[in-house]
Amino acid sequence: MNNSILLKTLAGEKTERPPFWFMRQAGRVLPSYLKLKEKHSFWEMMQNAEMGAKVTLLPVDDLGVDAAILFSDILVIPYAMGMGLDFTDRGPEFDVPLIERDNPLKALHPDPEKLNYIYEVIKQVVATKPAHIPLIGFCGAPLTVLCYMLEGIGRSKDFPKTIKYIYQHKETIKKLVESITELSIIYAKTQIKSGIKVFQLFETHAGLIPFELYKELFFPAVKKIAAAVREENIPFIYFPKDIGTGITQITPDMCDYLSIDWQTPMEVARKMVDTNIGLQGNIDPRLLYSDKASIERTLNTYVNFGSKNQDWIINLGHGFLPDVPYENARFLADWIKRTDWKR
Ligand SMILES: O=C(O)CCc1c2[nH]c(c1CC(=O)O)Cc1[nH]c(c(CC(=O)O)c1CCC(=O)O)Cc1[nH]c(c(CC(=O)O)c1CCC(=O)O)Cc1[nH]c(c(CCC(=O)O)c1CC(=O)O)C2
Repeated sequence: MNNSILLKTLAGEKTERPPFWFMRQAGRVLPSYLKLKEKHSFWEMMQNAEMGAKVTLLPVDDLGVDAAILFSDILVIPYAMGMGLDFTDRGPEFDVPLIERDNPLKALHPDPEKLNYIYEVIKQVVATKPAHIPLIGFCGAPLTVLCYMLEGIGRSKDFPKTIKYIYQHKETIKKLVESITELSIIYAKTQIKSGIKVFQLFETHAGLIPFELYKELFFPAVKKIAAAVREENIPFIYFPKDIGTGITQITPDMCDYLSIDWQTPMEVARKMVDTNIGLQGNIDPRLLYSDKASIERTLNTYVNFGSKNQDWIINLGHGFLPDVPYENARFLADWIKRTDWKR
């Protein structure tokens, strides 16, 4: 029997309140996680099945979320494609960004086996999680993954060298996208075999280039990954952050649910997006820097939307930020549960 409020919503069933989970819900805000992080590196925690599963499930207890998301990262795909990756005190770093290579295509050696430890984490989560909590799997979408691979991590969020490279080497970009997509599909399918019940594709940097160029170069890859996931009867959530009015051109063959960033109000998004696609989003994570009364006033503006739209998953417009007070994250989660959604 399906007793998960998230899976019910995704299956089109009515629920008393919208389901919720948060991007970056395990890392960043939980005191229980920050304590573990004092002793163990991110790499250590995500590569150890017991510890990875424990961290994945922390927000279920500490925030009361309706789903867990795998504790891993989008950078595992570049790593499995042969890029040297290290998680240092300064954050993640690649040894040599692809742009510095003479032939980026030749520098890559995709090896799906290098992702095997992640499936052990998934199996351990499935073995230990509460029955009503589904596990969400994920990977980065091709443009976002490509930005980090070409230009490196933490240098610039605007990725100017990547954009220049896209304009100058379109054919190489197409081949790189194909290669990332191929491995992402193997990765997604094996996550499904290991026990995830929902999949989210993170296109965090969709807004970097004009929509028409994004559509030409990256929509085909998103469609392929979506089809591969949905073929296994797993709901597919697509998060193209900062895509703007591009949401009007997202078709039902691209996703079951579309995750909306904080820029577009939910009511406006609902009018713009194909009615066959459900919505997720879009609370500004920075709202949680505010005091509780102000937070609640803003949250109350979502009640009318939630009462009228059963096909809505509450989430943030992007992930939790590291310095958000835990008690405000908890306040948000509790508010969702105590609100009368008038459904
Ligand atoms: O932009 C950069 O410079 C790199 C950003 C960065 C990435 N992995 C990273 C970092 C460093 C950091 O988080 O401090 C490295 C990273 N990823 C993660 C952590 C855990 C932590 O914050 O302590 C960390 C920090 C590790 C460390 O201490 O070095 C975990 C992670 N990344 C991600 C997820 C999936 C999710 O968001 O729910 C999750 C698992 C869930 C969770 O932590 O609660 C996804 C992810 N990683 C990444 C991106 C791209 C863009 C972005 O972060 O804004 C995205 C997609 C997104 O959030 O939109 C890349």
